[in-house]
Amino acid sequence: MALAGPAPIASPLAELMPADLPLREHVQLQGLWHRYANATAGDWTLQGIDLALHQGELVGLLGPSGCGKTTLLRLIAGFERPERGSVLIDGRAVAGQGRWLPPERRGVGMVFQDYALFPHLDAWRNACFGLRRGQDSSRASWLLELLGLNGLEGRYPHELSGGQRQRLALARALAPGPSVVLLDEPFSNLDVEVRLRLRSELPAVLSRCGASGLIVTHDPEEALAICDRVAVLRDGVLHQCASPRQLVQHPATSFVGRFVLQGNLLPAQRCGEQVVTALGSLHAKAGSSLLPQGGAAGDSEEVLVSPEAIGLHPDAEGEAWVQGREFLGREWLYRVQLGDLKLRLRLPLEAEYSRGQRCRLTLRPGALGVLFPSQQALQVGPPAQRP
Ligand SMILES: Nc1ncnc2c1ncn2[C@@H]1O[C@H](COP(=O)(O)OP(=O)(O)OP(=O)(O)O)[C@@H](O)[C@H]1O
Repeated sequence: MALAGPAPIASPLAELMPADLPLREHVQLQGLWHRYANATAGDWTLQGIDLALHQGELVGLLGPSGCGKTTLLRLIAGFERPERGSVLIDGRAVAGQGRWLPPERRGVGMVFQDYALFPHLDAWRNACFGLRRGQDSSRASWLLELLGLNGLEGRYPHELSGGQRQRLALARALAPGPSVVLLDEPFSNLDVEVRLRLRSELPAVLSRCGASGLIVTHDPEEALAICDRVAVLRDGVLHQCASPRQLVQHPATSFVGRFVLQGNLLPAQRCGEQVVTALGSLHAKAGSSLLPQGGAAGDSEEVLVSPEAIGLHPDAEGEAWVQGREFLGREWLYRVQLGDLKLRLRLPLEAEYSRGQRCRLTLRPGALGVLFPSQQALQVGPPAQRP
């Protein structure tokens, strides 16, 4: 039976807003700079972040450990103050532009990795915890039902499984009707099956609630699988924020290509209309010409190719060697070393090579690549004709 949602709850910020303001962007981050008190002068944790979350969308925040993901959530929630720039929620500044709203007045829900439930409150009282005095609790019971927790209202957190606890944490975050929910690695304490199920349910739950979500993860596969858009951070700098498809097809920087797509970066040199790498040559796609070299003069160029684009040929005289492999179920993921280059190759199950195997590597005919810094799309040409 389809669950009918309760009437939408006005954001706590609604009274501050002009009535005719369209709620198209729930959160806007404008030129956010932040550094912690113990940081040295030029040591910024976040550097000029511009980002918007549209109503009902789930945006992933992806980046290596220490790049500033949690800090960004803390700035939106109001646990940290930005040094420069502003945070707008539902069109109104809550930090910056001479304004400051404390966390409890921002109308933001939070879900943490460790659930952060109150151990002395049962599931029902945990779910209702964030409701304002006199606020209708029917939304909390609707959420418990939506999240499959009906019948468990009287249980305490220690009487729930990890997956049930995280569902309860989500219900608690959504019960007051926030316009945005911040989720900090919410699935990382869960086993694989529960994690996959919960993460696939999250976009639908948020959209049923009309809330937008910003979810921190350092798993590129997770971000690409469930998010409408993914923001990629490195060292406090936003490299790209785009749809998963856009990220995969048009990575803005070589870092995005390497980190998000797990691609290989090959040093490259131009030779006429060819881009030459240690594994073979590529040319501009669709017969077009190579663009002039992008970036600052003298910048070296690199070609990004996927782990599927490289072929491995056993050869006792070869310069490359197999460092290790992982069984992925339907294929192998090989780690291969060629000089200073550490490469990742995805090969079919028939391709069984042991550690230490000497080999030659080639780019597969027709494989695609991206040239950085110009971001030009490239393709591996047909193999050279033998005389
Ligand atoms: N309270 C704090 N005081 C000082 N420095 C901090 C504080 N919190 C975080 N940092 C530093 O700020 C940087 C960014 O930390 P943050 O927790 O935002 O990274 P993250 O991307 O969420 O990392 P992870 O994926 O490991 O959780 C790190 O160098 C961290 O050491």
